[in-house]
Amino acid sequence: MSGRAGGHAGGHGELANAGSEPGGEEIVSRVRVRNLAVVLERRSVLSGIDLDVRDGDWLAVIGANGAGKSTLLKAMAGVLPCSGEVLIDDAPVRRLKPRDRARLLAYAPQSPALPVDMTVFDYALLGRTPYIPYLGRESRHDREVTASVLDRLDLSPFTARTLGHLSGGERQRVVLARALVQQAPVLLLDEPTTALDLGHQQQVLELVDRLRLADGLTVVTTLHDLSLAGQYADSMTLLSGGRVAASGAPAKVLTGELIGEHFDARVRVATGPAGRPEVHLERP
Ligand SMILES: Nc1ncnc2c1ncn2[C@@H]1O[C@H](COP(=O)(O)OP(=O)(O)OP(=O)(O)O)[C@@H](O)[C@H]1O
Repeated sequence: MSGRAGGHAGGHGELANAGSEPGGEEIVSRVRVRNLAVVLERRSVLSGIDLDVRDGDWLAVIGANGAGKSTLLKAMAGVLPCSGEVLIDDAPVRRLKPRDRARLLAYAPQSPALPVDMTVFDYALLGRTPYIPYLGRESRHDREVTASVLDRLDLSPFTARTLGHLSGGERQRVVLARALVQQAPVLLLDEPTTALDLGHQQQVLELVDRLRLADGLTVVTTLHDLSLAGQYADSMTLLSGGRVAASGAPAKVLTGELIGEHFDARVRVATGPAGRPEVHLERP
């Protein structure tokens, strides 16, 4: 994929808030969440969430079913009302106009409602909306970026197919394609691999990682597969009951004790290549 469109999203530097906060790691954080809380149907679903994601890092949000992972990503994406702050560089996400927000962050929901009669190409092309002038048409560059992302996700044979005629895994890749076509410097992916076979899981995560390294993307994903999370993430946040139960390097968060306590599972944690933790289920 070529560099980001429009030159707005310069990756490192251009929008960075270096020096804007006195001292500490916040200086290099691209995404900051402060005291975030979400109430749904009068029930507190998230509270007191603080997160920092450094520029170019990959944060994996993990936790048991119902812990609040998807809710956190929605709140970070600005599509769910919340209290507290979500800042990208120094910009509060909630106060950005949708077009400006879409140039700064791309969000791929877990299972969005899809327009079944729309073609794969036209749906992915929607990711270019923030770059298309009002009342204007997409440019050749917009179509080239879209075709390139579809190709990298093995979706070229499906470009003319309507979304209603895709398998679950193909649909999931199309949703990811739309987010990547957006070429935003911050990528929020909710369970990007659940419907994918092993090969496509690897393809998708490797592609995201390559884009992260090449273009300096900052990535936040929820992931149920803890070993995969441990292999790709620079840091992890474990949610439990809508609060942060642990956060830090994968080896610090993926311990038998924390997993036993918060997932009610018996596991063995081994040390894999590059010292990254691998989580194996053990029969009780
Ligand atoms: N619209 C809603 N109204 C009320 N409660 C909701 C709503 N959406 C989610 N919840 C509740 O909020 C909690 C967190 O849900 P969320 O989808 O964020 O969990 P999750 O960690 O992503 O779970 P999973 O691993 O099962 O996808 C759950 O208890 C869920 O039932």
